[in-house]
Amino acid sequence: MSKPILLHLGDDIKWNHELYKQLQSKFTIKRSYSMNRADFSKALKANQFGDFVAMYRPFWNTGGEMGNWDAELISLLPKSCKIYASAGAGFDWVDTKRLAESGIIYCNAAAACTESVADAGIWLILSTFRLFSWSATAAHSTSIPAFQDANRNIAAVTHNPNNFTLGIIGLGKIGYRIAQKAHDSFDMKILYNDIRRMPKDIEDTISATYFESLDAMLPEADCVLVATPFAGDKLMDAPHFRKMKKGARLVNIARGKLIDEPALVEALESGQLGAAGLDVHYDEPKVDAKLAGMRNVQLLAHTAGASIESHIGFERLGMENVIGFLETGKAVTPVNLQWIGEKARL
Ligand SMILES: O=CC(=O)O
Repeated sequence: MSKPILLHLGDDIKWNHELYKQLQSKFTIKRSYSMNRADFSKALKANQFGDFVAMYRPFWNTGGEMGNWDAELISLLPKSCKIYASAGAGFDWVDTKRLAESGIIYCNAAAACTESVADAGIWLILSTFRLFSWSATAAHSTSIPAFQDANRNIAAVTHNPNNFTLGIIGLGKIGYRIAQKAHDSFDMKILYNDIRRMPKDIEDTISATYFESLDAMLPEADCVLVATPFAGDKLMDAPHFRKMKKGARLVNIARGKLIDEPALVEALESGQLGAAGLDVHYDEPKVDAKLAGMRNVQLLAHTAGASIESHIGFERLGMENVIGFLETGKAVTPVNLQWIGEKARL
């Protein structure tokens, strides 16, 4: 019997060569490398890759050049396609419901970058309490007055995070790992808001308090961390910032579009918020110039998940997803099974 076809999107495997050999033994692998939308659509229409069963994208920076996976693109996939396993945690660029309606499971790889994103989350949280952004900018400027200004004045306005309260929006894998690190290393008190409450034994490991309502949690937190997927709507805007404690901090390691940036600028300018730490931005790769100019705002260039360990893990988890699905009918980290029903059968 001939092997099923797998379409490998983007770059070559860089780390997990043994596992890739296994993949090659189980699938006939076709490559698209980095095709733009027009070329990729043309190739799909011409059935250039054959009737593939699986798509695999091992690296977050390549293989996505065709743009958003919307209804138009998904409609071009062959009927044989049953699973798409991609690098990356967020899946705001792919219509996972529409994939499910075509019987295609989508698997993300958040589990592979949890540690990296959690470390970056901690860095941003610390920075909002200690204003490392101010100190770092002053030192990098090589200006003696800027150095002296930071050196003399930062102590009067910064705090150790110990015993302050961290309010987490979204206690998934990444939110939970940040909570663990903040609780275990910095004695922070953990609050969280999510659509689902965690079992009590999990809550107990981080002494977490659950809030069914975001509005009820906001006035209780000294720092609010956004760690929830983007589902099409803004989550934090002016009325939310007004509900937060005066001088509280905001950290976002999820998606830029979850936050109303002009409203955030206003809240920081008025002092309603004391500091912010953002890995992600509303209109990437553009960064809001006002935020960039604020010394109480720590910015990153959407690199929270970017480490060699994440890359290794993304490659592996994607292959485990497609091999697991081929061999047992079950993927490891599917995110759209709620819509897929009985269609996801090889
Ligand atoms: O933001 C990064 C990712 O989605 O992996």
